[in-house]
Amino acid sequence: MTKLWRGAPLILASKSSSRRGLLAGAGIAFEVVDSFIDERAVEAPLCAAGAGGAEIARHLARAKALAVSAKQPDRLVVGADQTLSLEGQVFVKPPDRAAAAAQLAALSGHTHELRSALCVARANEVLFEAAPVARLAVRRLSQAFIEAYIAMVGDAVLASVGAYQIEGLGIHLFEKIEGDHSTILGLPLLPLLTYLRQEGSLLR
Ligand SMILES: Nc1nc2c(ncn2[C@@H]2O[C@H](COP(=O)(O)OP(=O)(O)OP(=O)(O)O)[C@@H](O)[C@H]2O)c(=O)[nH]1
Repeated sequence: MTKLWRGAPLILASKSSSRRGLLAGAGIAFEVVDSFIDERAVEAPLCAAGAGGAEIARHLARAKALAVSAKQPDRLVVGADQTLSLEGQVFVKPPDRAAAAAQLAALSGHTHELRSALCVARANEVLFEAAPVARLAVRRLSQAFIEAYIAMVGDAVLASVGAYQIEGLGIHLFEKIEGDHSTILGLPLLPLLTYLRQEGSLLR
């Protein structure tokens, strides 16, 4: 067990390898328990009511954390969710490569917002929430670039809401990025670590 972490391992209510990598890199002792939340079903009424990306991300992060906390009430559980918004339109992960190409063409030449929400719960109670934003300016992408990019990245374009991994070939898409790296990857570490130090699980 690392010297920084005290107590029982944190439970990460996520199947995301990116989120696992962020916690591991930060030396946090954790276990993974998938929430099995049907994200589309949870967000459908919110979208119908005109909710924005921030509200949807917060709601889904809370639903994931509480779903796992209900099964492990004595453990600290963190859930997270990420949404992408472009001028009020909320995007979801592209279902196939053609949709990824269309999504990249829509993002081309514009600045979109990535909202990564996290929720910490214990005993089915919400203890802490944060939902920082990152703003990413996509340069004007040629159709030839989009086709070559998708051919090189392959099905990984389907694994994230923006059809890119910033730490990989995705970096070629941008001309300007504002926001914390971990927020872009989907789990805002700075507010989470601040809370865990206050809560006592992390050495101050
Ligand atoms: N490696 C990497 N992952 C990214 C990036 N941007 C977004 N992601 C991932 O894209 C996914 C966004 O989808 P979500 O619905 O929030 O999460 P998920 O992958 O379905 O996993 P759950 O937490 O189980 O819902 C997350 O796994 C993020 O970590 C990036 O630039 N790099």
